[in-house]
Formats: sequence, C-alpha cells, structure tokens
Amino acid sequence: MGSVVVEDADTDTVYVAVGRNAEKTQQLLHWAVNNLSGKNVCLLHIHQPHALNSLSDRNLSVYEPKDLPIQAFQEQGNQMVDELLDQYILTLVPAGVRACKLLIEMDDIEKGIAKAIAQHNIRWLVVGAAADEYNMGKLAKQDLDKANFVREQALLSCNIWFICKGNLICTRYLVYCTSVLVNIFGAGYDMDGWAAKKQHIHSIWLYSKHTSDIETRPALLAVNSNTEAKQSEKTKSESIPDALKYLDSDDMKEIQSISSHRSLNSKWSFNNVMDRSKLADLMFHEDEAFESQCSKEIKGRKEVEEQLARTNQEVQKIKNEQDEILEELQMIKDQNSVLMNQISESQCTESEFEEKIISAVDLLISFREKRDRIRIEHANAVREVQVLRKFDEADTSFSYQVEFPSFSFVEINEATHDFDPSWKIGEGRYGSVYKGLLRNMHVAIKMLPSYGCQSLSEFQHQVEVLSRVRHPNLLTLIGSCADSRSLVYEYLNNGSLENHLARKEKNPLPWQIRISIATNICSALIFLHSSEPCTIHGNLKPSKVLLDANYVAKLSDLGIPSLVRQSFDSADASTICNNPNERLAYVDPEYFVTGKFTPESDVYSFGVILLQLLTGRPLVGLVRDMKCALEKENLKAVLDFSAGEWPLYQTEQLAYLALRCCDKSWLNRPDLVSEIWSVLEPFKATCIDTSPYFISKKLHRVPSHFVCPIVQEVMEDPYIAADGFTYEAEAIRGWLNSGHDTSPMTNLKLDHLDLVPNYALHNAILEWQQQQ
Ligand SMILES: Nc1ncnc2c1ncn2[C@@H]1O[C@H](COP(=O)(O)OP(=O)(O)OP(=O)(O)O)[C@@H](O)[C@H]1O
Repeated sequence: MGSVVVEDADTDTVYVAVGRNAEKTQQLLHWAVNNLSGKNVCLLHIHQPHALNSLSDRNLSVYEPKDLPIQAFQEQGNQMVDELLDQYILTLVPAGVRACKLLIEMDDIEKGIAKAIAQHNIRWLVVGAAADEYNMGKLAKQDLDKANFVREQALLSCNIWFICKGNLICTRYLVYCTSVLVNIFGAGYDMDGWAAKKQHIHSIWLYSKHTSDIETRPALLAVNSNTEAKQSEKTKSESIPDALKYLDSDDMKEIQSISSHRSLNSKWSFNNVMDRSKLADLMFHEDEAFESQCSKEIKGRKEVEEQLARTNQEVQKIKNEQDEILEELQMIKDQNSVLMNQISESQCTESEFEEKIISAVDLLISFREKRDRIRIEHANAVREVQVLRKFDEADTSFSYQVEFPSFSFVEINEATHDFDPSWKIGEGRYGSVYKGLLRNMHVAIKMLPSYGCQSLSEFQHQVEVLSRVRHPNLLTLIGSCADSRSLVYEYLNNGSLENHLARKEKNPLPWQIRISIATNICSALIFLHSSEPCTIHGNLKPSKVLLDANYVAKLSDLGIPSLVRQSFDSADASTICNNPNERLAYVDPEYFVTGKFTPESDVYSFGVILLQLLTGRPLVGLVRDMKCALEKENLKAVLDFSAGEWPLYQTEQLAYLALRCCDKSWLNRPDLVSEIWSVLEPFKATCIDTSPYFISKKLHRVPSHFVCPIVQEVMEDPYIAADGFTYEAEAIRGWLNSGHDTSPMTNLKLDHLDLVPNYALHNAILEWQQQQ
C-alpha cells in the first residue's frame, strides 16, 4: 500500500491523525470541526501493514469498531482501512464538512507522521493523546540520525493539537531551525546536543522566529521524554530551566505537574496531568498572547510600512531636489561658459582699448609739445608784430604814400587791355576780377562796383588799413586805383580752390596738397583772429582760397565788405551771386540769428571747406554723409580717393574735427589753435614726407618773388624800391649808392630813392624756409 498524495494540500488544511478506533476518531473529528471551522479537513492515517497481524493477536479490540467484524477487517486488509476512512469522512457530511484522506504506509507511526508533515507541508495537525504518547515520545527517543532527520523536516514547522477524549490537553508543536535552537539553549548547544539532552526533559517551549512564518508566536514542543519514572525530580528540573524561561508561572506549574505526574506513571495520559478547565485557561491565555502578538506584529508592520513609505517619499523628494540641483548646476555651467566667453571678449577689447589709449596718450604728448612750441612761436610773433607796429607808426607819415602804390586808371586800363573779357578771370558780388600785367607784374585787379563804393577818403583809408594786414597765407594787396575803385592783388596762377574741387583743373589735388591747403587756411585764420583788433574774414569759401604756383593757399577778399555800402551788400548780393544756396552753405547758422559774424563763423566755414577737401563731394548732405560714415566706421565710403590713399587714422581725426567745426552751436566748435592747428600741423609734416616727387619738387622750388632781381638769391632782408619791385636791402642800397637813380628792373627814373621794408615778403620767405 503506497502513500496517497493529497491534491491541493495547503496551509488552510487541517490534518487529523486518525487511528482505527472509531470512538477516539469521532472525538478528534468533533473537536477539529468545532474548533477549526473554515479549514479543509484531511484525514491522516499511518497504515502499519506488518503490525496488523501482531496487533490483531494482542489487542484486536483496539482496531475493532463495534459495527465491523474483525474477521472482515483482516481479510480485506488495506481496503478495509480505506473504507474505514471513508466512513469517517461520511460522518463529517452532516456537519457540512467535506474531507479528504491521506494514507501513509509506515510501520512506525511517528515516522509516518513526520514523513507526512514533510512531504505534504502540513501546517495544522490534530492528534489524539495516544498519538502524542506514541509519536512524540518515540520521536524524542530516536538516535542522533533520527533527531537530525526531525530537525531537517521540522524546518517546515507545524502546529499540533493534542486531543484526549474530545478535549484539548496540549497545544502546538512547532520546530525551528538550528540557529533558533541555539538561541534557546544558549551557546554551546547545538541540535545534536539538544537531541541528547532532550531525553531528560518532558516538554520544551520554544520561541518561533521563523521569518517566513507570518504567525510568529510562542509554541509548545511537547517532547515525551524517554526518561524512566524512577528518574529523580532534581534531574528533571535541571534539564528544563533554559527552555522554561519562556513560560509564565502557571504554565511552569502545569508542565512540572505533567512532568511529575508522568514520572509516576510511564504511560502518559493527559487525563492524569491536568483537568480541562486548566487546559482551557492555558489555551485562552495563549490565544490572547497570540492575538496580542499578532496585533503588535501587524501594528509594527504597519509602522514599518508607514516608515518605509515616508522614507520612500523622502528619497523621492531628495531625488527631485537632486534633479533640480543638477539642472541648476547645468544652468550654472552654461552661464559660466557664456561668462567665460564674455570675459575673454572683454579682455580682448580691453587690450585693444589699452593699445588705443597708449597711442592716444603718445599722440596727446606730441600734441602738447607742438602746442607749446606754437604758443612760443605765437608769442614771438605777437612780440614781433608789436615791434613792427611801433616801427610802422613811427614811419607812417613818411612812408604812407610810398609804401602802398596807387595806380592810375590808365595803368589799370592798359593792364587789362581795356578790360578785355578774355582777361577777366572771375566775377562775384563785389565786382569783376581781371588778370593784368601792371608794371611788369602779373596782377589780379578787382573792380569794385562804382555805385556801391564809399567816398574817396573812406576808400583810401580802408585800403590803407587792409594793406597793412599781411600774412603768407593772405592774398597780398599790392596797390589800388582810387579813381576806378579797384584793388590790385598779386596774381596766383593756380586759381581758386573752388575750381580744383569742381574739377575744372586737369589733375585732382593730391591729399597732401589738400592737407597743406587746410593748414594754410587755418594759419591765416589764426593770424586774423589774433590780430588787434580781431579780424574776421566773414566770407570764407573755396572761391576765396587761391593757390599760388606752389599750391600755397592764400585767402582773398579780406575786408571787401567794408569797402562796399551795406545797402548794396544786403540788397543785391543774391542777385549777383551765381549760386546763393551754395554761398549760404558756408555761412555760420548763428549769423542768421544774431546778424553778426564771429571768429567761430570763420571756423564753421573752415569746417565745410575741410569736409570738401576730404570728400570732394557737393555741399548737399555733406555733413550728414560724413556723420553717417563715421558712425559706421566706414570713412572710406566718403573719402575722395582721387586724392590718393589717405592715411586713415589722421584723416579720421580730421573728419571728426571738421564735423565739430560744422556744429550749429558756436560753443561746440573747436579752438583753432589748440585743437585744429595741433592736428593739422603734424599732419602737414607727414604730407611733405610722403608727397609725390613732383609735388615736393614744386613745394621745394624757390618762388621767383623770393629771389632778388639783382643778386638772384633768396632775399633775407627784402625792401621795396620806388619802382614797386622788392630787392635785397644790401643789393638795392649798393645800386643806389653807386649813383643810380633808375629802376634796376625797368630802367626808368625812380620817383624817389626811399626804400621800404617788405615785411610780408620777409615773413613769407621765412615760412617757406621753415617748410624746407
Ligand atoms: N588774385 C587772384 N589771382 C588769381 N585769380 C583770382 C584772384 N582774385 C580772384 N581770382 C579769381 O576770380 C574769381 C572771382 O573771385 P571773386 O572774389 O570776385 O568772386 P567770388 O568769390 O566768386 O564771389 P563773391 O565775391 O561774390 O563771393 C575767383 O574765384 C578766382 O578764380
């Protein structure tokens, strides 16, 4: 007869170990159904094939149900056992319990039970007291191998109820792993040691800590000691203490009572150990402890779960914070790289600025040096002018008529070939200009309008005043003709700047010449403005800038308005002027508000001329275009490259200066000396260094009027003789002292033998020499 495997065995199944005694079986089943309701029931029977015969001989009554004949049982053998179990099952039907059965064939009942527990993972087992007496007692008496076997199998753990006559007399049986046992028995004990010791004890309470066992609680391992009754109480009590620590005092008494009772009666019966009420109480207390333990466990578990949930939340929160911090860190890294780029760019810019500052400081130092030099020169010039004035005043009565030649109308007429139109070189608001040959001199004769002229005395006085204003960059007034109200000027054969800018000349002016012209104009204005009284040109424009053979610029028409009636000036100006709008472009805007010219008015006109020199552009939109180009740092867009390759840095400085000159408010315009001249003068020096060969040749060529007609050398002390020509003082004096009373140039008789110093020419020669 083989073992029957119970299908679907699980932890909800209560196994009831049944024997052949129907009455005891009924008591067991009755107890199980009443006390373990809700669980499945499985009948466990350990079938002893070889014991049947002996038992039948010895004690048949044990196996003999009242309604089954022994003979039939013996004959039918295993089938009978099966039928017997079926009958047990049928008795459960009225209680609404369906049961199954499990047969284990084994001669040794306790081995059979242990095998069943192991093989079917039995968690709940109800056994009769007799079963306890047999199985547990014998189990405990096994040798070491058996104990090991029990230990190994018992790892599964099982709860066992011991029932005697329908009453629970002892509760659960639960076995644990080795480590737990060591904890119970203390160090030095192991399972094998325990197996040896336990032979001397009756029952042991163990504490369950099996981690996979949800219902952790105290359990009773009832071990039926094989110790004989004759063993002394002292021996029994010595073997118990460690295990008994886990019992309360009542339990201890009960167990000791059981033990002592058993010692008197080797056939242990629960009926003899404790009465039912005590067992019930004990069970009640254990259940209470169990439930309280459970609730504590559940509570503890909940707390742990809550703690775990909180910890998870905190972990999640920390993770989120970490993510945020990582994002911020990334942002900071990005910002850091941007800042690093900006820093490197700033450093580049800083170094550029530093270089610019260094060069600007150098430039400033050189400007200051030059300014100081100019100031010294200016102071010397002022002193010289004062000396000359004194000298002039002392000599006025004597030299007036001689110093400033007066020409007759006949001479003027002859010089202009009867005012031949082909000899006319220009016409403006203040009359026509003729080229003429007067006393062997090439001259320009300006015929003032007779209807606009002042009285003769006024005219002569004004002319006399104008004739004294002399400067290398002012057109020299050679003489006048009072009869025809005409002024005789030196003739400059390179015409006006207006013609050059308008490209009426063959070749465009090189930028070096343009800078030189600007410097000449600036020089003339500084001279005029620093004169006593301050002289204002008031009509500065390119047509008033005339160029000599060396392209030295000279301002013309100084003081002309003072020779013409004011009514004429204001009334007829627009009618005579070729292009009134163009003329107005050079006029200081402040003039239209105040009606007066100031030195800054000349600065304004100079600024416009400067812009024209740089760009060669027409007047319309000139200031706006230059501003725009400078703002866009694209000066090249407006520069006149027909003048050659401008040096950009200096040219840019000049352009900024020109724009400031053209500011509508005179207060914002630059100072001629400290600001304009200090830029122009060093620039001009550069021009001479870099000027083309033909230009420098021209510039270095000796002007013919610097050369004395007698000795053919540049004059150091030029004097004007009565014939109007200028000679070296020593040479003309030698001519006259040798008995001559005629002109060395014309051979005509001289009106007188007086000589007048030609300061204008002297200054011009000096400046020319400085430029070499
Ligand atoms: N000394 C000179 N040498 C050579 N050319 C001269 C001389 N003086 C005048 N001219 C020529 O005559 C032109 C006419 O000059 P002028 O000063 O009479 O009139 P404008 O300047 O054109 O106009 P406005 O006098 O009405 O302002 C000059 O642009 C110049 O070309």
